[in-house]
Amino acid sequence: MSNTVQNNFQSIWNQILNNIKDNNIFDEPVFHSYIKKSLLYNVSDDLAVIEVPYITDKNFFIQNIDEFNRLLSDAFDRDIKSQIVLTSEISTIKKEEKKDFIFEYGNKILDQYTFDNFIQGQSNQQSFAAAYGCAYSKEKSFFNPLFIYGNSGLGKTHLLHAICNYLKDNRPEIKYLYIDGNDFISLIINSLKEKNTDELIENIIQLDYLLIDDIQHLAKTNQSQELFFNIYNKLKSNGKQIILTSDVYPSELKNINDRIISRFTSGLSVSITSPEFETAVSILQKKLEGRNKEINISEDALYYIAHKFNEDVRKLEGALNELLFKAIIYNPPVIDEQFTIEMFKENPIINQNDELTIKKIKKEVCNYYNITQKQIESKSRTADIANARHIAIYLSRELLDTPFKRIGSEFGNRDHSTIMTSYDKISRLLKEKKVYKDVISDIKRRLGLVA
Ligand SMILES: Nc1ncnc2c1ncn2[C@@H]1O[C@H](COP(=O)(O)OP(=O)(O)OP(=O)(O)O)[C@@H](O)[C@H]1O
Repeated sequence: MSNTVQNNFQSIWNQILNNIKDNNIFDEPVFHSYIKKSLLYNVSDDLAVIEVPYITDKNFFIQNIDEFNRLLSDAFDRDIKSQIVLTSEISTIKKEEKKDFIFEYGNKILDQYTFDNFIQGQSNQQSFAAAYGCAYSKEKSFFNPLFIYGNSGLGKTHLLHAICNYLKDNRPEIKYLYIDGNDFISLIINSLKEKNTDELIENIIQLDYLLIDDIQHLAKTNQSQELFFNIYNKLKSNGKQIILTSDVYPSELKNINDRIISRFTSGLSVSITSPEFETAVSILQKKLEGRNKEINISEDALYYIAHKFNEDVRKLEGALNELLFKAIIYNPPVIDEQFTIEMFKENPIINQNDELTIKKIKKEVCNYYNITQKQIESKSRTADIANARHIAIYLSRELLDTPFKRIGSEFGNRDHSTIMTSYDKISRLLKEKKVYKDVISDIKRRLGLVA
């Protein structure tokens, strides 16, 4: 309980004490002997905890409990019952409260984010399997840590909540904490302020699962990184499961200590990328499940949205909601492709999608190779990433005739000779290996350039 909350209770209690004194509710000597030294320790819902120093005071309060219940109920304007505790008993209550203080910051789990509601496709299959495996496996340290990375709105939070919902329903004995990266920092900063970091560590290492969403926020403070490092090592060496998400691959995290990053890469890192067309359609169908009586929407309309808004699932859901809302206003007999096109005519996302750009090429190549935008622009020389980068560079030149210098600035500020080398490399491989021809055709098809 915070000091501010406790001060508020005490000021209400002081008013009650004044009331007792001013209105002679109890005789003056009785007030001085038994009541004056009491404190209001806590009030939650319908229970007030009154703290008294001596057993004689406690007995007095118990004998007159109805009167105190009445005074408290009047003051809080609701029915309140009181519990009388000795000061010596308060430390036990405090210990129990402290056990749970980490949960004030986390475990705000949404019931609807489950594994059942999560649509799988090539773009998220690995992440789904790893998340499910972590929830399901009773083996200690299944993949430890599990690190899920990908752009915003692709289902990372959904998977972490799904793990917690699974644990809650199937393994109730498991203690877990799901916490957003920013809240985790607040928890750490508060513990540093209140000088109870030992207790914080003590509490967290009691957990079986620690799930931190958007761990990239850790970059904000060095102190948090120190403490996190400490907690991480303790959990890991005790075989506790750690699951983290971020918008980038661990080694691309900025302003995070190298020794932390190297630990992140020591488990399993899996990516989530934009849903491919079929997955996007399935997600839309899932969102409409059970509503086919009230909503008459054609497959073509869903295909149109899936094609135009599949950059991230949040946008996809947003587009569907917008369309359904417009259908309420205009009330068409059926929400078909024509109606949908008309409703999104002015939408900037669609207009942006219609025109071929380097950004769009990068996005399709990333989806094809299951890597993130940050990876394709990064300095990484990992074979898959470098190959994807060469192909995206080749297509940017070939399809848009973009100057090499300009392409360089779109790919992590590389100089024009590096870009020329990439372009030449793919031009040569296209002549030598059929597989490159197939890859380029596939990506062009995804870009809507060939039938
Ligand atoms: N494969 C999927 N199946 C069903 N719903 C999904 C899927 N992927 C994402 N969603 C939905 O998309 C929305 C955004 O997902 P979520 O919040 O998990 O994204 P995120 O990757 O955590 O984004 P951010 O990094 O911005 O926090 C949620 O409503 C989620 O339920």
